[in-house]
Amino acid sequence: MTLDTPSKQKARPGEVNAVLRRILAENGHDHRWSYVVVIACSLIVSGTTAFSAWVMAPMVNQIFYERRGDAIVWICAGFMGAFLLRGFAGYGQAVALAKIGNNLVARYQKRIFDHLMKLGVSFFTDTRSGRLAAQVNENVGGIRDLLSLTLTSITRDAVTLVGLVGLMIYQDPVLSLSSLLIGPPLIWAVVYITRRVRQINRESVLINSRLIGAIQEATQGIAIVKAFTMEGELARRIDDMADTAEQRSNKIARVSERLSPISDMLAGLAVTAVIAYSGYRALVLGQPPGAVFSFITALILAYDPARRLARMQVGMERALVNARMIYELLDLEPQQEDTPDAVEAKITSGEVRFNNVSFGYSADMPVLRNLSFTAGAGKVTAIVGASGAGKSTLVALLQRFYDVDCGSITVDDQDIAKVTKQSLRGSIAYVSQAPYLFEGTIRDNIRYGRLSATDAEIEQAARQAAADDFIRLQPQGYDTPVGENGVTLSGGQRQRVSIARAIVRQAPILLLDEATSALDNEAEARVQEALTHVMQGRTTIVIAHRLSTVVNADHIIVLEEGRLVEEGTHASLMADPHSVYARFHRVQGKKGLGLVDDAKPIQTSLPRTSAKKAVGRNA
Ligand SMILES: Nc1ncnc2c1ncn2[C@@H]1O[C@H](COP(=O)(O)OP(=O)(O)OP(=O)(O)O)[C@@H](O)[C@H]1O
Repeated sequence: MTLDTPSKQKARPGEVNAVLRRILAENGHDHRWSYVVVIACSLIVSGTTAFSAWVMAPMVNQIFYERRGDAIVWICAGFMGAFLLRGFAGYGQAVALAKIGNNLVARYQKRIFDHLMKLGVSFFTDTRSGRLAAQVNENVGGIRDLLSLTLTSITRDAVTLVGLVGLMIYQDPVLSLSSLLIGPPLIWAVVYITRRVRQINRESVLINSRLIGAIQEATQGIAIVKAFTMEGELARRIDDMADTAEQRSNKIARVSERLSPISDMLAGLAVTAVIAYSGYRALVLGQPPGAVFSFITALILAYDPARRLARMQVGMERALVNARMIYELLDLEPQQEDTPDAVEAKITSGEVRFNNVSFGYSADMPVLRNLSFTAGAGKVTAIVGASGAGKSTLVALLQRFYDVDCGSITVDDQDIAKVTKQSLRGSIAYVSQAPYLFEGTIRDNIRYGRLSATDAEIEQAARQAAADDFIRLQPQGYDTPVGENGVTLSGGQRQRVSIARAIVRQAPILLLDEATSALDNEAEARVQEALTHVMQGRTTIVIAHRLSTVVNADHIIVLEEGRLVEEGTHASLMADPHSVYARFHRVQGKKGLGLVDDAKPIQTSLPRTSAKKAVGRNA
């Protein structure tokens, strides 16, 4: 499931109510006092609006018709008081609504982040991060709008409208009936327009998030963009997306704004009819004009809330699309959930066993096939294999980023599917090929290995990872903020920080994806030294790219197209000159051993024995 899929699904009748009920059920309780303020203020706004229309009747009759001077004082005081009260109530209502809205945004942002953290790795491989962030941003606003639109329109506009219509009926039932005739065509127009807008809204959200995501990706990969002079091509793509987004927005505006001329025309008709009929009654039948003035004022004042209520339907459609997309995300079931009877893993020595494991990212593309091996406790097991052989997949399965299709993986004889993920991963330290550094200081980044680590432990780990020297040379030492993904550090420095993070974790199992990036010899040697240190006494599974790692490993696993084809030590595998390993060693090994120091990468060294299909992201 990805969020990028355009959905033709239409809102079911009553869905607005269902979504609203869910938002209120999930958040309403905590905002109840704010709702009370909003409702009280809205009632005041409505009451004072109806009062200002009602007061037109005594004003015209008593001041202008009966010429009573004493009426001026109370009518003016009443007007002034009503407007003052309305001003303060409007302010209170707006602030309370904003408070609820802002709190909702913050709540959903937190909820979504918590939920994202629970989703399986596969969700993130299927969903582009930039788009996801843009969608979340746009859609969370939708939830706020849905609630504030409803609250504002129902409490203020609907109540105001009811007050004004009540006044109109009180002043003149016949005129009221004729002016209310515009209701049915207005409702028809609203229904027609909301249906049209609904179809375009989701597309618009998707296009906008694609656009923002593309801009984000282009800026993240700016070095490659510039190196390959891709600026023009990317700008062309962004232009296309921006044009499409503009067209969609224009279409939404064209459709939703149709409501304005329709409602203006209908209101014009109603007011014209009322003026003509009431003029006739005043001139021909000699009726006092007060009630008619009051009626017309109420009618004119009713126009705005009525129009807003009609427009609210259109606005709610958009907000509903946003809210639905948020709930689609929140309702995604986390994968690799702990089983109900999952227990805490008790991992001491950290012996890892793969028992006949088969796995594929999709049913028709097996990646690992009947894989069985043991990574001995406290020993170094090196995995070698051509690109796409399944090395990273094996490491991902051990961390339970995915569940195996067949077979089992055990750590200290405990099936990893039956223990809590938290306790399993807490026993594993992972150093990836491309170390990721997070927003924060160098110290923070090392501490992510174990949040309870003291400053002394962090510095000790950095020393063991040969990172202490360069960290102290940074402008603020350990407290130097790292740039986005550590851009202010060199590749080797980033690796050593991530090794320090792994050391601080004090985990019995170490998973290591050796870097293939070319580091200079000195940096390479320092990273190597740090790794040697971190491997000591731990069960280490290393995706080996350096010959020195392979040669010195206690056990070597040779993978070919997801199958274990050979295993043993360097010496035992080399004993058979026809082994895949020996062939690899002959073809590429000499280069590594003879021409450069033996710490050089051997990423593509294992010859492929058969043509492979495209290997996706690894191709
Ligand atoms: N998230 C994914 N979704 C679908 N297929 C994937 C995914 N990750 C990897 N694959 C496929 O699984 C196969 C094994 O990939 P894997 O990354 O495990 O290989 P590898 O041996 O680590 O390669 P490399 O040394 O190049 O990193 C490849 O064919 C790859 O295309």
